[in-house]
Amino acid sequence: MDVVIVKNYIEMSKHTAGMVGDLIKHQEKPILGLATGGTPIGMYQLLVRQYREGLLSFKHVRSFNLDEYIGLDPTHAKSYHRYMNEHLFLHVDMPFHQTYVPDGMAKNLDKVCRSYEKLLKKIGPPDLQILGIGENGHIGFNEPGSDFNGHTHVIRLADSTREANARYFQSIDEVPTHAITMGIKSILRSKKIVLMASGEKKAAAVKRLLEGSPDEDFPASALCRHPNVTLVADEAAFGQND
Ligand SMILES: N[C@@H]1[C@@H](O)[C@H](O)[C@@H](COP(=O)(O)O)O[C@@H]1O
Repeated sequence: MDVVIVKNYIEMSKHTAGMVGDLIKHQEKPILGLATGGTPIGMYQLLVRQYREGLLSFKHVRSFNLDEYIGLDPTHAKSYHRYMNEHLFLHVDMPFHQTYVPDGMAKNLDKVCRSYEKLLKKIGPPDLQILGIGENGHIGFNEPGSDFNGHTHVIRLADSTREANARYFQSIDEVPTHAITMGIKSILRSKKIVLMASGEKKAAAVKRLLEGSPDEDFPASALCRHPNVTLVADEAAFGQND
């Protein structure tokens, strides 16, 4: 795993936006794997800025999002559909039909998972997968104990994840209990993976990731099995706080 240590959140955002921008500029029909959460917001802002400045076009980009909460309508303020619209899709020239986010409102969720996996195989895999990391080591919403051979599936969110994500909702009671997530195997099919981490809350997870060998109790450790992973962490996430 390549490790890039940067000063702070802004530098992490710049570095990863640079990697995404390079791919978009140099590849004819790039496929991106996209993440949500607080971590990639700055990166999306920089990509939108580059688009506005005429430096980047998303016309030929296709994207797959990692996950979506079950039971949140795409217009719900905290759904990942809405997040993606607000932070990227509505601000760039990426045709909406080229963006894929799992449907957490579907009646038949198993069918949604199967179709998403099929689509990923047909169109994908992503040339570049962006990942954040949960404090408990989750990637996407693959919680501790998730099968490293897992495909897109429904998952019950760990209490620790619901507690951590409660900061984005009015209260923990509003945080959905379940989500659809690309599985670890689906994620590992990506050609290149960039894991972003910022802030001291992520330091323990980053430390374990760098020390560890693959262990299903710590989902991010599956990344050790991928030949092309770059961790972009700021000093706080790397445990270098002064
Ligand atoms: N499902 C998302 C992940 O894709 C994200 O990487 C992680 C960290 O979130 P944050 O960046 O807000 O710390 O948890 C969320 O629950």
